[in-house]
Amino acid sequence: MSDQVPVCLTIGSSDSGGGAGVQGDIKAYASVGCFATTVVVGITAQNTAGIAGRWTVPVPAVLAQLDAVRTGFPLRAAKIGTTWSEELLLAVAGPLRELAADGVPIVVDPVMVTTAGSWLSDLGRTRALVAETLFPVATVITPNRREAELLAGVEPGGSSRRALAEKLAGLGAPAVVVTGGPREHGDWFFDGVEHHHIQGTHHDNGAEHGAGCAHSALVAGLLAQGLTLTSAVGEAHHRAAESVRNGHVHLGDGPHPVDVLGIGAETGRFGGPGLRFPLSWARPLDVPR
Ligand SMILES: Nc1ncnc2c1ncn2[C@@H]1O[C@H](COP(=O)(O)OP(=O)(O)O)[C@@H](O)[C@H]1O
Ligand SMILES: Cc1ncc(COP(=O)(O)O)c(N)n1
Repeated sequence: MSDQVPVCLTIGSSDSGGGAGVQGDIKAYASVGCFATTVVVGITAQNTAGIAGRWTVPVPAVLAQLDAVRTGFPLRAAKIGTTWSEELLLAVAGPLRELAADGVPIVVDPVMVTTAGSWLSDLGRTRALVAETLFPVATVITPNRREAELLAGVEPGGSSRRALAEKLAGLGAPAVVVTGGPREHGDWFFDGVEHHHIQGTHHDNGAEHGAGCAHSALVAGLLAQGLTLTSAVGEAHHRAAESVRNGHVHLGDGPHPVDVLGIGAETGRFGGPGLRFPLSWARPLDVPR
C-alpha cells in the first residue's frame, strides 16, 4: 500500500438518510484509508422506509463537478452508482472514457432498485445504454441478482449467477461480481476467464441499507490502495458483510443502515475498540490547544 492517501471519486446520488448513495460511499472510502471526492448526479428525499422524492442534477452541473474533481485531484479509482437517465449516461460517458484511458480503475455499480424497493433508474433504453456506455470503461461491474437479470434481459430467478455473469461479460463487462442475496450467500466473481465463489456468512439482522453502495466503493478504494481485483472483491465482500453485521439496527423501520466504519461496534474489525465516541474524549474549553 502507498504511504499517500489515495483519492477516490464517487459519481452517485445523495441519500438524505445517510446510509447509501454518496454519503455511504464517503464512509466506505474512509474505512479503507481513501480520501473521497464526489460528483452528485441526483438527490433523493429518502429514509430507511423508501424514497419520497428524487431530482436529477442538471447535466452542466454534473460535468462541472467532474471537471473540478479531475483537474484538482490525482484520482486513483472511481465508482459510479445511480445513473438515472439516458441524458446523464451520455454526458458522463466521455469523461469516464478519458479516466479509464488514464489507467484509473472504474467500478460500475448499476444501481436500479434500492433495498427498500424504490426505483433509481428510468429503464427503457437506459438498460441497453448502461451496457453500451459503462461496460467498456469498467474494470468490474457489481450488480446484485436483480440488476444482473435486468441488464442481461432474462426472467427473474431462471439463471445461475455463473450464467448471469457470463451473459454480462458477453455484453462487454470485463469482470463481473454478482452480489449475494437472502438465498445465495457470498458473492459470485467472474474475472473474464475464471469463476470464483466468494463464500461468506449471511447476517439476518435486516441492516442492509447501503450494503451495495459500500461494497462497490470498497472495491474501488481497495483497488486504489493497490490490491489486485481478485483480492479487492474478496476483501470488499468481507467488509460489506461486516458492515451489515455491525449495522445500525436501532435506526429506522425499513432496512436499517449498514455501519461500514464500525462506529457502533463494540469492537473494531481488527479486534480493538470500534470508533464509538465516548464523551470523556471531549476536551474541556479551558484546555489550551
Ligand atoms: N445480510 C447480509 N449478510 C452478509 N453479507 C451481505 C448481506 N447483505 C449484503 N451482503 C453483502 O454486501 C455486499 C452488497 O450486496 P447487496 O446487498 O447484494 O448489494 P445491493 O445493495 O446492490 O443489493 C455483497 O458483498 C453482499 O454479499
Ligand atoms: C441515493 C441512493 N443510491 C443508492 C441506493 C441503493 O442502496 P441500497 O440498495 O443499499 O438501498 C440508495 N438507496 N440511494
